[in-house]
Amino acid sequence: MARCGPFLGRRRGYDAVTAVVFAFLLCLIVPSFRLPRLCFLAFAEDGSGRRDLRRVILRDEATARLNVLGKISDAEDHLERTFMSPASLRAGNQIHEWMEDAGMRTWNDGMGNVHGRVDGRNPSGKALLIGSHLDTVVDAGIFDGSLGLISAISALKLLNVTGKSSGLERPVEVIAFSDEEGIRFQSTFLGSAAIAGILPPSILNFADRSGATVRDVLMETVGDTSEKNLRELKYDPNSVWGYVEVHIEQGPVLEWRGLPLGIVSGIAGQTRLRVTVRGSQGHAGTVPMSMRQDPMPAAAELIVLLESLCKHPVDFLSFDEYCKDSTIEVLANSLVCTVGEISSWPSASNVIPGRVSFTIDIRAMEDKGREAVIYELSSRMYKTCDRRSVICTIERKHDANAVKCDPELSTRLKLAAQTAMKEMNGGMDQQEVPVLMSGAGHDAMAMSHLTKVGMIFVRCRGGVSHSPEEHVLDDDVWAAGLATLTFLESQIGSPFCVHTM
Ligand SMILES: NC(=O)N[C@H](N)C(=O)O
Repeated sequence: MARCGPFLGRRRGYDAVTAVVFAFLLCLIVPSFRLPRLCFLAFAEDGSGRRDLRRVILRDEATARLNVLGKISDAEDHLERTFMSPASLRAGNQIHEWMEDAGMRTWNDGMGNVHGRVDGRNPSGKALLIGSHLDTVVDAGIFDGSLGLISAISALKLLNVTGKSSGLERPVEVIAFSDEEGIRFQSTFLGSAAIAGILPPSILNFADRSGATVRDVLMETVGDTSEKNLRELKYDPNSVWGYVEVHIEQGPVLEWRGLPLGIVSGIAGQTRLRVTVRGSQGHAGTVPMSMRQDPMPAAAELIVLLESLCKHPVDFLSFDEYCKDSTIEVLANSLVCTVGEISSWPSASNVIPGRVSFTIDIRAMEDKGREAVIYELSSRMYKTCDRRSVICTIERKHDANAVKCDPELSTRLKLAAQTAMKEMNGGMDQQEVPVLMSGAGHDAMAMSHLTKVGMIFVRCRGGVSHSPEEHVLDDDVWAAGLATLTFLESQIGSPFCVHTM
């Protein structure tokens, strides 16, 4: 076993107390910022009494950090961090601190993204970007987004403390994106789309429920809301090598297969619509049923129509030249539609509402098929609204086409996942790493407009996500960190510091 420093790696022959006292004294007398931390980590004990830096950083510290981040919330009784909210800014500061602790150069950009970079041996080379998101849904779990950030920071920290990060062939940059869920402004990927250069300037005028626009929020937080600022956030594609994201699966396949990691082949395209149904507001006790123009049952009928269409697209769609290369099977296998938010005005039990509005989220692996569904749905919805004498408007709030992950990058990630799983399995070979399609959207979708993308999925309990019940085993957090580390180690050219812990 070769070591980068005198106190890294396993040392036998000391009892724990002697070792810690010795390390503590050394840390006091060596005037280096980094050495005390190394000393502490090098002497951390694992359950079997052996010192194992990988376990300490990639598992124990990573899970502790996920819990810390999971407590940074705008609400007292649940986890909620939306784009540039006070809790999001606090979470960004925390990520900043951990990036610095991992030896990264850090900065924030004009869209609230937090960056940490390690230059490696070739600071002007094309950078490997690794990212995920800082924001959460309302009443979120603690792993969605955060796991990818913590895995990347932990893996880079390990490379740093073992003296390997300066051997990286290319710069590695971790980016904590400010908005992937799109909760506050109903338009997802504000952070990653800005970096990919696909964020339209019109986004600055989008308003949240309080009426505050993206422009207002940026003015208050970063102080520059010019379109020029927005344009300058875009990365030059020639400065980027590729983008990698680690994320919880948010589905049940890995758990069902009994494996901690999987590779993503592609991400379903998605569209978000807002439907508003306007009727005639009135008294619940006095307007006869035959004389009502009630938007609530109209909305209910539209929602049931959506469900029927998405459950049985074959019964509704005929494939013409517009989507001639679509197959109904591909569409039917991946099509999912959701109404997640509904509101009425004035929302009182004794008032026939004047207005009902609801969101529709439509996803499919097949973009033309998704368009065909939206077209068919819209025309049937308008007919239903006419029949019921209510006025309907359908707005498109967000679109992202399906994305295919890069085959070569995916092969490398698969190898890294396989190696990590083998290590977790005591060196025994595991089953093949599963390859999955993602029904959930990811920052990788926006980043695919800039560079090649690849993703690793991590098993979560019951496949549950977007819920406080979301859970990832500590050992699976470790597997995620190990896979990231292994992938990064494959980016180290000639042996710089061979280290076998
Ligand atoms: N990973 C996710 O949950 N991403 C998205 N916000 C989504 O799929 O809606």
